[in-house]
Amino acid sequence: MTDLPILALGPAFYDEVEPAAFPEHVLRFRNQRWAERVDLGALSDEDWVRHMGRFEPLPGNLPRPLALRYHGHQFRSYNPDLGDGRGFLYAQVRDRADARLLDLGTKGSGTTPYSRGGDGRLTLKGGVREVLAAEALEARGVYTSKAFSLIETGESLARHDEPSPTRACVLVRLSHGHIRFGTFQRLAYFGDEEGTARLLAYACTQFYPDLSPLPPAEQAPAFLRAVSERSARLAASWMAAGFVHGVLNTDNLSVTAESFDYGPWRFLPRVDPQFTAAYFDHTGLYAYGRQAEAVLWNLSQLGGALLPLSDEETLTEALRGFPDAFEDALADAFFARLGLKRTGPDDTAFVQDLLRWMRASGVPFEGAIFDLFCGRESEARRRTSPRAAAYAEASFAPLAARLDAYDASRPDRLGDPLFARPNPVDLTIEEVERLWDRIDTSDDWSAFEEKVDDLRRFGTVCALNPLSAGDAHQPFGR
Ligand SMILES: Nc1ncnc2c1ncn2[C@@H]1O[C@H](COP(=O)(O)OP(=O)(O)OP(=O)(O)O)[C@@H](O)[C@H]1O
Repeated sequence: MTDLPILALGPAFYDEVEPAAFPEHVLRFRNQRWAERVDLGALSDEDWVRHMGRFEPLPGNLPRPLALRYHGHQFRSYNPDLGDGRGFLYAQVRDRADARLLDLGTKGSGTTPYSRGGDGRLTLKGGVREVLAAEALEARGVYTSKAFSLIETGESLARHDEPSPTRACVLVRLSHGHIRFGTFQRLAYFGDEEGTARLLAYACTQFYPDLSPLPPAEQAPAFLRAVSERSARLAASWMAAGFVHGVLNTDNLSVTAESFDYGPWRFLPRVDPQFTAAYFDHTGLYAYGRQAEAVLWNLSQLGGALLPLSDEETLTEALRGFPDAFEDALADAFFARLGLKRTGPDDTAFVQDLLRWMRASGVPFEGAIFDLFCGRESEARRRTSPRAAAYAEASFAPLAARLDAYDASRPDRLGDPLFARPNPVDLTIEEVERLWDRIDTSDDWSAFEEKVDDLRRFGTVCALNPLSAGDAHQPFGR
């Protein structure tokens, strides 16, 4: 058991905690596809609830849950009072496809030393929203954590941002690690050089094994460069998914550059760089068009936390490639979503022009991606689309010519009945509210379940998600 990687990292990184005892456990969502990938697919529903709701240890896994310690910049202000305040690391498992070390972490599982007076709970609406966001992002090819389990707990909660009292749940999330940028920041805050070196060794061994053999002085900048490259791809994939995360604080960014923590997220209705998701983001710091900038700012904080192991110039240099990596990843991500083959450096300009046109025309974001899928192969669909007027505008003609010059990467996909529908599989805020309303007012989960199925179907047809594309690390690999 002590060979579980997190235990080998040592007790200075976490606190052992007790899960809450809930009055009820009603299983609402079980992610069977990913359960199979981590060898938990054979659990009966009863055993599932014992583990994912009562948190009885998984055989041979963590004997007690661990609340992980971290700090973070929230809206650019440093907060040393963070840490898992309503969650913990429950277990570490392996992806049977590629042996990645994955964490089962919770949200809403009770108070911890980091709860700061909070109740340690998650509202059911918050849990439902996290499931929907993770499923939609996975379907659109974003490297994301998975919502693994959602269990309603029979409690009622008071919240200032939801009608109260409201129903409660406990969520289990499957993540490629829970080492946040803020996990490193906390060590820097305490001047813990030995701890920083230890955490870096853990992160390299588990997530960047190619960097493990490097001497420490070279490892820190190489790690920062690698995190930066992957984070550039993540930011680009959010853009191509039309996703606004909403709260890009350093405690919400992982060193594996896996997207996670779905609170006030939204999918864009239309391209608008200033579109914000969180009602409390008064300055638009985390607006759609500022997400790459936010990620880079956070990377520079991660760099600052690595200073004890390197020097400022070298670490700054490690981040210099971010803007180019982001531009290139943006082209990869949009071309993948559009089902087109990239040809060269002009691809980036094409994506920028496409975004400019989408903004000016006001065409719905997901509708346009759907209508333009596979470029010229979709010309007839474009003409009969509910959004056909946008493509008939003169301003679209020069873009259409460039679009139609690209070859389709997956034209066979157009034969799927999904592409005979007039509208895409979208997830607007209005729809999320409608799905929640059915659950809230009549405990009717059918629309939510149908939506999850539809999102998965879309993901499989477009072949952008790891389960259908077969490569979890490079969802936009060329
Ligand atoms: N109801 C609550 N009770 C206790 N702590 C809370 C509660 N809500 C949020 N927190 C804590 O506030 C901080 C910021 O919250 P945030 O919503 O970003 O994290 P989270 O969604 O709870 O967890 P994660 O980042 O793992 O998704 C975290 O330290 C979190 O644990």
